Amino acid sequence: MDIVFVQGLKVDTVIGIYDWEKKIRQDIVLDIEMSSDIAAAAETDHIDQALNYKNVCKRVASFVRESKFELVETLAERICQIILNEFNVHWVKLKLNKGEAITGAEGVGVIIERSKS
Ligand SMILES: Nc1nc2c(c(=O)[nH]1)N=C([C@H](O)[C@@H](O)CO)CN2
Repeated sequence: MDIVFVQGLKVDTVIGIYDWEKKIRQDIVLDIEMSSDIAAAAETDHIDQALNYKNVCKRVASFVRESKFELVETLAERICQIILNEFNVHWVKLKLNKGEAITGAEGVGVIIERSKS
């Protein structure tokens, strides 16, 4: 299986379980792996045959910026559903890092994998 990936996509959003978090914007960082057969793109050398990671980044960043959730779990799940529903991707792995939300931790968040059913 071939993979097209995005690493370190930083987007600001409203996320958190506490009242003070609902009044501020915080950065999250996304690492995304997506299944994609790259054979046709490599053969033709044409972007129309490829999973365009720029389009994925634009769509995901736009959604995240507009969203307001309490849990990182909810946001991660919704991002994966968008990728599976709107792009030619059958499997996606997403790491959502809320960064330094917890004092003393370098990062916190979730890693999930989802497939088209
Ligand atoms: N499993 C989770 N645990 C926690 C979350 C979360 O989204 N999922 N969120 C928080 C707080 O919002 C924290 O990030 C800020 O103090 C705590 N635990």
